[in-house]
Amino acid sequence: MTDAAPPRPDETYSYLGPAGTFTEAALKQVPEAAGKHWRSVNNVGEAFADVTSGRSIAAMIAIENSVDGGVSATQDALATVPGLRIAGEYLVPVNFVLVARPGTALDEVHVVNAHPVAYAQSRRWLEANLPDHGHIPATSNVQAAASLFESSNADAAVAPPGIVDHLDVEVLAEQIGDNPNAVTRFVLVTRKRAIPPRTGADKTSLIVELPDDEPGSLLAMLEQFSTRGVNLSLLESRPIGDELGRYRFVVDLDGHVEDERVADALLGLRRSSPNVIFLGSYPRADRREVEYHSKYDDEIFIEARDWLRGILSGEPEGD
Ligand SMILES: O=C(O)C(=O)C[C@]1(C(=O)O)C=C[C@@H](O)C=C1
Repeated sequence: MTDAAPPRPDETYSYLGPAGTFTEAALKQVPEAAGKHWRSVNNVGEAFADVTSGRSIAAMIAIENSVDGGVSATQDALATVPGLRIAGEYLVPVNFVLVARPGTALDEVHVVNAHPVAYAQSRRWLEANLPDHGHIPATSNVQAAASLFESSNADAAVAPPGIVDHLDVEVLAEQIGDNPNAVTRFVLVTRKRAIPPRTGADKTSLIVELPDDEPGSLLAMLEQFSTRGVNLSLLESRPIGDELGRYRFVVDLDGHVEDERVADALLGLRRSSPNVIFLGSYPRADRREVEYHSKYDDEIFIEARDWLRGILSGEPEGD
């Protein structure tokens, strides 16, 4: 008898597991990942390491949620790990249930296991219904529930509603998330350099640092976008970490790097910022067409460049 061949790295996708997490639900939205090997990892760092070491072709990673904001571990890794690209974004509606080992009553719950991001999204319900509970952090929503059957001191766990298909748990409360319409945004991170072709409904992600101690440098950065009619859908600051008061900005903008107005804004940023990291241009999850004023159409930029080229080559003006 021979052992089965190990999964090929170019057919392996990493995700925060085990099976049943919201991250797995996001990966199910990727047609190319269907039928491939899905490697369950324990944290965001392990997912990134899989991609950088070539163990996986891509990793699905949570980057932002509508209740608790940006996932800082993801934003910081994208800013500091070289050579990464975002190949696509995926939205997953998230809501949570409180589960326990069968036979547990709600008033017997004193310690709750939860992924920190899920905990932050269920805080209001937990504080109202279990005011003196303690919290043990878990590596994922599914692992929070799985720990109830391992050597955990927790009495209950915050988990996705689908957990009942994976584990023999009892649901003590449903819809415990602070916002019933909460959504988590995931990104598929790869090492591949090829940028997905533009679709007209695209997003571009960047990390931008500002020059030190230059008054108005944040405004100057924003002007690079506003003077080209480029709309931002996300702007968050994260500490660079080397000393107090130094920040980098995580930027998502509407458009593709092949759009003239976006490319022109990137050139302006590159000239004025000490460090710009291009994380990728990719189709928007909602496929909503990007709207902008016609004065920022590609042709307007191309005409202006041709005009300048004409001047430089000595062509008479007006031709
Ligand atoms: O994928 C999961 O189920 C997770 O446990 C991770 C995660 C996250 O990192 O944001 C995913 C979605 C929810 O917002 C809460 C937790």
